[in-house]
Amino acid sequence: MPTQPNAPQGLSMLFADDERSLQELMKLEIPRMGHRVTVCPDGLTAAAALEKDNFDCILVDLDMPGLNGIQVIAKAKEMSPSTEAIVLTGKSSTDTAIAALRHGAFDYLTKPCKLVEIEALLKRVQDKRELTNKYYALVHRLESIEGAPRLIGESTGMGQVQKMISRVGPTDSTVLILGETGTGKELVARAVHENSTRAGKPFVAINCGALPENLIESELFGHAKGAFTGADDHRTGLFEVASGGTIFLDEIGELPKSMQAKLLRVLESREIRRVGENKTVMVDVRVVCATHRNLEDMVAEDEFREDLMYRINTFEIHLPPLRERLDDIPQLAAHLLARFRPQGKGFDHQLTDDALSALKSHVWPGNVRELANVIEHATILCDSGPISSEHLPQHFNRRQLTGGAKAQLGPMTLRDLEMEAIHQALDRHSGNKPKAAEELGISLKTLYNKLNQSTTLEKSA
Ligand SMILES: Nc1ncnc2c1ncn2[C@@H]1O[C@H](COP(=O)(O)OP(=O)(O)OP(=O)(O)O)[C@@H](O)[C@H]1O
Repeated sequence: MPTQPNAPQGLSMLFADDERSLQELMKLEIPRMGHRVTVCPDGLTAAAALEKDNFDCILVDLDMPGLNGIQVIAKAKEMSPSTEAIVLTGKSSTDTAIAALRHGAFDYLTKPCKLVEIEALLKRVQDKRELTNKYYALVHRLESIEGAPRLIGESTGMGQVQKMISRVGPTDSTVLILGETGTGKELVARAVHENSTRAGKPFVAINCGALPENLIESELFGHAKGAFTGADDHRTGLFEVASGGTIFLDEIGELPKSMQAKLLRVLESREIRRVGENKTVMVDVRVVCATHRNLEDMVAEDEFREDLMYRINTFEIHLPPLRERLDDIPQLAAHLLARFRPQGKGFDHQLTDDALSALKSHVWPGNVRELANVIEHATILCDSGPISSEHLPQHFNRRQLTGGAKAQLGPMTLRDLEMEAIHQALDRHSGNKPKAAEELGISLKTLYNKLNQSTTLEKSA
């Protein structure tokens, strides 16, 4: 039968067992299951095969002459940590099988076992490998879109921010990042995580302002099947997903009052309760929050709980707006140019002096996010050579100009007008996105989408 284009690839397997009949059976059956197999009669032969070849998965008997199964697993993990191991064991040695799991085995099977059990287990190994591969592909893709998460800037303001990150990163303190929209709060949160002992564990970001009130609780804490209409299945909450790592609660000021009380309880007890369940679950998660709002003002207006504010603001990092660190623009622009530089074109985008001075004279209500959009736009328009001010978006140029000069520009696109309206609304509300969205008559989610929307769309439209 021809291979399906999306059919999972078979595993490269090593089977080691001193039972002759099993060796013969596996030589025949594992290829029938769609995998390649090297069969070994004992632990020493298995170890020699591991030295020679790479295997996706090993299936080993625990009791073998020479090296036992646990020693073979240790050898396999030493040669290639991503190799999965399954152990075969007699009924009497379940304890040893559990020991094998502690040594990093994927699972174990008790002899005599059925071929369908082996097949099902190999399918699980295959699924896990595919998911892991997809995960790495997504990380790679995200990095090629967003660039590696690197915090750029050598201005005094950013130097101070870097210093704070290196101080607070290694502690387990809750951190509150303050700054206008697009100043890089999420990048700072990531940097705090990367500077901590939790760096190898998940970093999970959630925007508290972008979720409807009735979904936030189940998103954060999970829910049981049938907990509410539409909860067709059990769902693990983001606090549990972030286990051992960091959860980043962006736009914490937008968290509804009812959820503020629940979050406070979680921060104090380190326990969560899934929606629709009575029992609590311990969570080991570091919490980093961010907001562009003034939480003290919100407390004074009874919009934010004072006790929660004191719980999350143990350590504050203030991110300066881009207009207060214009010296960072050349470095930021170079970083963002590298992000958007079309692959394979082989020319070096640079900015002319007039483009740089236009960038430096802008007020940047959307901060670095707006700069990223401007640079992306310019890389689309500029086929070769340096980027000059004529490659900057019209709505951007327009805001530099006086009314008289504006009239000389050509007609604006709908997208230009839309971005102009969005930036003006954000200006009027000091960067407060929920208020700007309300004024514009669009949902907060739509506002976020429009802010993040790639200017590529605009060009290709
Ligand atoms: N110092 C920086 N160095 C490099 N890139 C940056 C920097 N600051 C921001 N960016 C880029 O700008 C964009 C917006 O950053 P980010 O999402 O971290 O901002 P934010 O403050 O969290 O925004 P919001 O408040 O709207 O959620 C991202 O593409 C990010 O990579």
